[in-house]
Amino acid sequence: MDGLSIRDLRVVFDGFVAVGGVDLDVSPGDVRFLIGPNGAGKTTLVDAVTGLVKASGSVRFGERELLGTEVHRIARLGVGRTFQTAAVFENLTVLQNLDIAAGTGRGAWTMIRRRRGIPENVQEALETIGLTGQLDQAAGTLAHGQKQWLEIGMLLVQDAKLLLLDEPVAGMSHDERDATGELIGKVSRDRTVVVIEHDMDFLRRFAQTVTVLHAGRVLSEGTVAQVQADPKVQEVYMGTKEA
Ligand SMILES: Nc1ncnc2c1ncn2[C@@H]1O[C@H](COP(=O)(O)OP(=O)(O)OP(=O)(O)O)[C@@H](O)[C@H]1O
Repeated sequence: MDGLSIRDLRVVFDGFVAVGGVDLDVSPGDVRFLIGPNGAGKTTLVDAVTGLVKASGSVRFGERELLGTEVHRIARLGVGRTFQTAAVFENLTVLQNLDIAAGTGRGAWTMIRRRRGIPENVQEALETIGLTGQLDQAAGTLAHGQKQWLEIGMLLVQDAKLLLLDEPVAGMSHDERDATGELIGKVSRDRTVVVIEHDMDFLRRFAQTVTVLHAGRVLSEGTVAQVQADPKVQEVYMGTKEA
């Protein structure tokens, strides 16, 4: 298993410093929650790791330097992310979505014609995300939570070893949140996971470690208890519903 190691990461948009020199180490197999007020730079940091925005500094996953690497190569190195809105093919079934993710480069129709049973990695992903019973259902008709799980499943069949999940439980019901927390626990057994999340109750229950970003910099880091007890964190969150 590989870990993520970020050094002096900077992202500047037209002179505005969105990420201003972040050092961050996520050990292999960790479930690291990234929190911070709106505009703290959380999504921009993930964008930088996945190659979507230009950044300076260093981002290593295992031995590989990701900065300066093209987006599709970063994905091939085993780095996968989800977005705040699930990016699934709504008109295709759960199985077809997973097939497309697994067989990058092959057309959907070719795969459907060739299908003679479900590949092992797709079957495993279906079981992990709990959608075995929905495999022939159009993704667009899935419940909100199920769509997010399908998106995670698509990363699993791509063999992503670093998962970056952007607000995975936003808009979910209580039960869906629980199931998502369990899913994150399961996938982290042989993967490194970074979760951007505003939901403090979810964080308390499922985070192993936490990094707090504020104004593009690391404000605090540690276990949930350590971060919660940090006066700097309390100050930043004071008066907000997340406190
Ligand atoms: N493409 C862009 N061009 C200019 N400014 C940007 C761009 N993307 C983000 N920003 C700015 O960078 C800052 C950090 O944004 P970012 O989305 O990373 O914050 P965040 O911590 O993810 O916030 P939220 O919790 O609201 O999603 C914000 O002030 C935002 O307005």
